[in-house]
Amino acid sequence: MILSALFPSKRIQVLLPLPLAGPFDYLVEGDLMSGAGDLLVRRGDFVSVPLGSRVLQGVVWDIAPPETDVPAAKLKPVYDRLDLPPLPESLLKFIDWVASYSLAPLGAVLKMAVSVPRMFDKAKIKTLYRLTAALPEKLTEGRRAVVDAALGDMPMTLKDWAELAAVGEGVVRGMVKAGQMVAVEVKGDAPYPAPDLSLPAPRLSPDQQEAGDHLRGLVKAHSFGPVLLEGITGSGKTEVYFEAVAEALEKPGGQVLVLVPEIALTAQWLDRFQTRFGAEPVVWHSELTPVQRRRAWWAVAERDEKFRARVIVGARSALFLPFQDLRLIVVDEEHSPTFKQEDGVMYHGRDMAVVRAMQGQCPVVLASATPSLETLLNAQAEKYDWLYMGERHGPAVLPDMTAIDLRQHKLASGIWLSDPLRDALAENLARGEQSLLYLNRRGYAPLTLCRSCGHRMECPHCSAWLVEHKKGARLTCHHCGYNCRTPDSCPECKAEGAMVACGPGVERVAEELQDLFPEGRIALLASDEIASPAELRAVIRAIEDHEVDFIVGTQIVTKGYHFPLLTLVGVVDADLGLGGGDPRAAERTWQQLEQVAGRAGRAEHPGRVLLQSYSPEHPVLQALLSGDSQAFLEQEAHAREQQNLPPFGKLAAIIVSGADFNGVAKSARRIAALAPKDAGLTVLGPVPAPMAYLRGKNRFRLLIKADKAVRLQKIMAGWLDKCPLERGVSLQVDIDPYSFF
Ligand SMILES: Nc1ncnc2c1ncn2[C@@H]1O[C@H](COP(=O)(O)OP(=O)(O)OP(=O)(O)O)[C@@H](O)[C@H]1O
Ligand SMILES: [Zn+2]
Repeated sequence: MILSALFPSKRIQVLLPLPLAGPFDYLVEGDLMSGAGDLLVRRGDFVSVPLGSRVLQGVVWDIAPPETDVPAAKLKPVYDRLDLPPLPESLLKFIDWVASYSLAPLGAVLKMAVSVPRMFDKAKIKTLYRLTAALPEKLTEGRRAVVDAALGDMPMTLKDWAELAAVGEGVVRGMVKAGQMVAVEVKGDAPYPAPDLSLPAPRLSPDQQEAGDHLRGLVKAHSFGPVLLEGITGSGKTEVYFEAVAEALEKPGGQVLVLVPEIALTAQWLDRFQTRFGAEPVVWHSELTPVQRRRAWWAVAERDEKFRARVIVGARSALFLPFQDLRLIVVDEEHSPTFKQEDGVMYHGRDMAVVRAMQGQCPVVLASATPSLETLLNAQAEKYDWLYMGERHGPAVLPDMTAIDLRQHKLASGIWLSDPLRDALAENLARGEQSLLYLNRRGYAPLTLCRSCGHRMECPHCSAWLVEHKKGARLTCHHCGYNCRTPDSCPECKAEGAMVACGPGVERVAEELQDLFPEGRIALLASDEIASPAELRAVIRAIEDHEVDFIVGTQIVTKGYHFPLLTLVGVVDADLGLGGGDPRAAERTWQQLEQVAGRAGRAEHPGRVLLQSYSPEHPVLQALLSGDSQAFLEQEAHAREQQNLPPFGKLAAIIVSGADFNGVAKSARRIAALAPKDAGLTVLGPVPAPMAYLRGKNRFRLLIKADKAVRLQKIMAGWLDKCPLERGVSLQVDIDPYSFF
């Protein structure tokens, strides 16, 4: 008793960024307690704690946890509080929410918020040294070596000088004392330039103005509210939500998060932002260098309004940044499937953005020309505000859409562009306008087989064909990255020169196009063709500067680009993506085609779209051709309602995987057998997954369906807790799955 009064201590919980279900208990004592026995750590603080023989950094989760049966004497102490800004309460709540929604371990979700390499070592103010201009003629040998080691005028640490000159640090220090070197203070990370609100905004059309004013009002009110900003392609949605951004920035220190589907693809967006606000926003995505990430993280967390990062544009992972004063979230192209994270913690960035806005009590704008069914239904049910813009900006009108029926316009073998499409391309080239050919398939050919024995080139680690890439003459697995040289002879029957490429990818379409128009300048836009965001930016510039006549691209060209001279869009295979058992296949295909079509005729020249198809009567194509998507979307919604699929009912997938087939099968069957009865769940499966073998692992899937009122996560958590897995088998839960392979 006396001892604990002398050395006060308290039990707290610390969450570690590891795949653990919850926080661990630790004891706070010593320096981290005040003399009066008060804790000197708060919830959200970063601390270092021991775990086994390691020292780890974690986050204080609960400072007054309920007593557990672990006696205080058994607890390890918190070593230290780190000099980092604490995670804000809104982020802590968000982490909790995402974990319980996605059934992911709490620690794994925390990891998404704190796994910034080197973020713990905040860039400090450093003292560096440089030579003074006036040096005496006569120097000791050591000092002479230091002078000779200078790298131009670059200031360096004492240590670097000594190392470069191969002298002791004392020699350098001596020079400082003698005034031959001077100290310079160099700030670590510089703050980002602040947006400038005094720059002129474009004159908005009455429709745009009305939508913009509405958004401004919501930001001013600073309360939670989701809004669907629907507007046809080219209607100026970006300009409209920039109004909301401007309003949020009026508040000193107010922050804005803009989520975009693929951050590498935002070159034009960044330029527009710069024009409107005079500075680039802070960019956040997985390809930043550790130094860039650290700088961005600290700037977002900055408590001094003057130095705080104000606008962050990023991929879904930006939801986990430590915003201090979030005033607005925008999800651009909200229908995009790339917002769904498909591995690790499986969550949908758009849905979680709405949750994040709720926790931060701010409006969230979901912008799209082709909103997802989920969002549309929420707007129809008046859960979301609904703004609509039905006209293109300026004189532009929506392009003409025509189907090319490939049953009539037959393609010769090895040819992918029909005569009407070829004619249209030729006319457009002659007119000096740009054309875009769209095919959502990377590489040269999706399948290589042996003409002699029929052997197909498959990935040794996945149930998937290898895709031929002409560049480097390689066959590549698009699932695991495995690749090998394109063989000259069949690996099976050894027949020489019998391997043939089947079907087209963008490379092959570009090849055909180049044969047709040897003078035509072609840009190939596919994720594996473009090495870096800078390279992409260069290609986009080249297109804008009319150094390109033809663009051949995959779905990355469907995203928001604006090329005034682009007047013809040819869809090489409009049927692609319609097959398969994916309940969203039709919706997704419609969205992609509507988006790619929307690239045509965005300025004064009218545009047209040609869709090559073997089944132009398909409802998706009819919706596009008629320009009436209403009926199609109603039909889609109806079909989903009939089958009780999201958003009408709930759906979850369980994926069981492991190297040992029997272990996987046994575990999967056990899960099904232990499913709770009378809980309102329908369990389908287990069955071997369509992708039965992926990255060397066997995979089984189960699908769980339930009515909306069923508390799916709670029931599943209890159920899966009781299912032991065979050794080496792992389990993944995907709430509201978007992919089914
Ligand atoms: N009020 C305006 N004044 C000047 N230019 C405008 C205005 N509104 C839109 N624009 C221009 O029109 C073009 C289309 O606008 P924007 O890209 O915002 O459309 P969008 O609705 O986002 O289209 P998409 O859904 O196809 O991406 C852009 O070049 C934009 O700068
Ligand atoms: Zn593979």
